[in-house]
Amino acid sequence: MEEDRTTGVNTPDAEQSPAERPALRALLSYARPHRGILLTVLALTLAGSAAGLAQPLVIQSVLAKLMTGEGLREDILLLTGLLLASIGLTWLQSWLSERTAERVVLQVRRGLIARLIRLRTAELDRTEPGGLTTRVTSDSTLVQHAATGGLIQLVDGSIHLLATIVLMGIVSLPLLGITSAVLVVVGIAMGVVMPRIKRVTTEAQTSVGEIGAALDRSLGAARTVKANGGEAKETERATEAATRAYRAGLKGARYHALIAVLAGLIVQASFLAVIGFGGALVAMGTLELAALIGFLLYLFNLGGPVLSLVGGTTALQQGLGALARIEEVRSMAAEDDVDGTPPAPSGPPPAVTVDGLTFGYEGRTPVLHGTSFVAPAGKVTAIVGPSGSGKTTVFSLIQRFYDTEGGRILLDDTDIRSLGRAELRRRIAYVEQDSPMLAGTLRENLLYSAPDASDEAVADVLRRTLLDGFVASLPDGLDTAVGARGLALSGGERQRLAIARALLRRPQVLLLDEVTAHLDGLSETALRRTVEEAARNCTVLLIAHRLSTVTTADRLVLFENGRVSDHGRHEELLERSALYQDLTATQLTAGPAVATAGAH
Ligand SMILES: Nc1ncnc2c1ncn2[C@@H]1O[C@H](COP(=O)(O)OP(=O)(O)OP(=O)(O)O)[C@@H](O)[C@H]1O
Repeated sequence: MEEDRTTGVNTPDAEQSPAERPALRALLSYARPHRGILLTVLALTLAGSAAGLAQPLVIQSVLAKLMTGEGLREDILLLTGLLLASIGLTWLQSWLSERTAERVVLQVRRGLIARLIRLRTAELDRTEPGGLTTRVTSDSTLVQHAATGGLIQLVDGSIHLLATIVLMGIVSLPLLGITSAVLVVVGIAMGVVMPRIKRVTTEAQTSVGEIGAALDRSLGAARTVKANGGEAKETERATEAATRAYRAGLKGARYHALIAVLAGLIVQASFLAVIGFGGALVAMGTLELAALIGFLLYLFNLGGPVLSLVGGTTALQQGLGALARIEEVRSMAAEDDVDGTPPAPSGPPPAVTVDGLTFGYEGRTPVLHGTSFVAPAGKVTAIVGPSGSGKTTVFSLIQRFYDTEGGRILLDDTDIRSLGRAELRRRIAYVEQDSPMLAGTLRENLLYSAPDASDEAVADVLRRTLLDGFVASLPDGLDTAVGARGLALSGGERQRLAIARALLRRPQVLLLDEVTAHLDGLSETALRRTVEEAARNCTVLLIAHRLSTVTTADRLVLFENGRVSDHGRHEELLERSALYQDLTATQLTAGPAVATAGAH
């Protein structure tokens, strides 16, 4: 077990990349840290059960004394004491057990959250976020009771059942023989039903995950869905998953009902058999009436342990089903070298050397084929090239969102693989193509990775990104909410805010992916100047679709089908590269609308 560095919580193997573990072992690993308290709960449960079990013996003695006319004072006191002890112990064990269950679920959730947030980009590419989040929300709840209450119920039920059977044997062996025959038949039937509960639980939880994934897809692209009249299609998609969850739930309900009937049957059938057979023995004079009554009381007591066993096994099967899904996440590859601390103070800007990169996304044809170029320190290097030529992919590799297959990337002379991902990313600021924001306020977004930035620094960066007037016009200023994914902002405001956020970090390397696509001419010119200014303190790489951006860049790198086909200044490329001439004539335009359309 490891101490999670960001949450400070013990999560079993949270930072490792465990191979898939058998669900039962995983369940025990969640229960293990709480073994002390669980053993206490078990001891309390057993003591409570013993207090309950002793009652029929005392009652039997009371009945016998009533017949002989002996004094009852001691027995009544003992009976009252047993009753009070039984109530007190039940309360205490129930509270401790529930509290531990809550702790287990917190532990499961913390481990899962820490892992999900650090999942490698390639894992995130092939999974749907909605399906992943249900592992944290609903699956973990099922583990909660399996790891604590379920295990305790099982142990308690077994011991209680065994003790009841022994005591029944002491009272009357023939009657116990009758009861055991019923127990065996019903026990076999339960053994058949129980494993099926685990299967339907997994089915139901998978479908719940699919509902989450379907809703995530629809709500994440709500405007596209509305604009394309996709409401019915999206509703159907999520409803189908809900219906599958319903069907699996129904199957589960059928099994639960069957189990409840079987549990009841044990007591009912044994009761009838014991009354018939025991009545005959009393009539024959081979069994005392008090013994028959005592035995019947134990028989009624049998309901408790049987229900405990049934409840415990059901919770365990459900928990194991859910755990199998949770273990899937724990076996996905995560980035284990990120610590989430804010960037350290900036150092001198490094030259970025991309040297012979080869790379392909999983299951796709290779994107980069020996890409090489140098972005000089403290200069603006613009990358241009047709759509899909691998420009954004190079940015992803510079930040180690993916690892290269061949070649290397250097910051000055340091191979980025020798820096941890955290250290590498601390040196870099990245503004993505669509500048997504995190739900929250403008301030939170701005200070996201520079929490200690001073008010003056914030005011300065707002001025430089032409956001000062916009922020001043808002009644709540920087405390205005940006909406989910920043949709309450215009595309241009989002882009300027993303640039402001990046500049506040004072990075050594600034990666800008098409960040002026949504800006009008005036804002674009101002932002370009801001970026040029920033280049005095950092190395800027920008993917450009605007002629105005590339003409002023210190250096241009021309991408073609995952290779660098040329580099130099605008005028040089214009003179010698047919592809560049073509690009300037078609894609690299002056107007934002055409630039955006041409880019994508
Ligand atoms: N996560 C991904 N998984 C699989 N394939 C991807 C992924 N991201 C990009 N690709 C593919 O890799 C190729 C290069 O994409 P990339 O985004 O690097 O191109 P680009 O030059 O930046 O294009 P654009 O100018 O249109 O943004 C494309 O064919 C794209 O479909």
